[in-house]
Amino acid sequence: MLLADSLRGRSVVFVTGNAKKLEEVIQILGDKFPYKLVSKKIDLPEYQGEPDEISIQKCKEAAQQIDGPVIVEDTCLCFRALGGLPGPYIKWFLDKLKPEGLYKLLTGFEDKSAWALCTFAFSAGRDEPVQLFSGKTEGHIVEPRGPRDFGWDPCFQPDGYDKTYAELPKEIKNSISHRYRALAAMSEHFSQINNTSPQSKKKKQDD
Ligand SMILES: O=P(O)(O)OP(=O)(O)OP(=O)(O)OC[C@H]1O[C@@H](n2cnc3c(O)ncnc32)[C@H](O)[C@@H]1O
Ligand SMILES: [Mg+2]
Repeated sequence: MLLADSLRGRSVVFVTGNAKKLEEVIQILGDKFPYKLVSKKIDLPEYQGEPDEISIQKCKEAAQQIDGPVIVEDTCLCFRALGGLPGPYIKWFLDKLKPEGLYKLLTGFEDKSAWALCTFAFSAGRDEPVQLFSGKTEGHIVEPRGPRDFGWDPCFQPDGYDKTYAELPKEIKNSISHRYRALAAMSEHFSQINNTSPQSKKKKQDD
């Protein structure tokens, strides 16, 4: 059975414990995503390892709990001078150090460059394979500026801009962000599946 068929007429549950993530996903996707996205607030475990492995584990756990089609997302903030750390552990670093401390972590390093990496993971249900879609935005870690309403946004300045993610208007962040890029890859994948499914082929022939 084609994936698109298995999903047709069904909802996909976006499992996240982070309200700001959900807000951005809804703003970015608009009506671009071919399936109905519903959200479920569950704090999934914070796994360790490489980003892809973490997203796969997270997605499998979500599919177990929901017992149906699910999407999860995991975000890393990677400092080049630190070999990519904190990476997937940014949540704990941010919690303890706040954006000021993240900036100070790089005091001894000339290289303040960093990248934000977002990985979406989809599974059609329990024991189904997991598909990954990732997006990356390059930038620099700067002294925090701007509103404090979302994570490390005040200390990440994307390349090509003189404002931090926090200072940029939401529409701008959502048009260049790690999350935007990952969602674009995911939406494109599902639109392609949809456009090549037997029903839509038939629809095109009928047109
Ligand atoms: O339930 P989940 O979806 O896992 O939500 P979470 O808040 O635990 O998120 P992650 O495990 O992906 O950890 C990423 C950390 O980075 C923060 N974060 C994620 N996306 C961000 C963004 O676009 N801008 C700033 N901070 C972000 C987030 O608040 C976490 O502290
Ligand atoms: Mg998490």
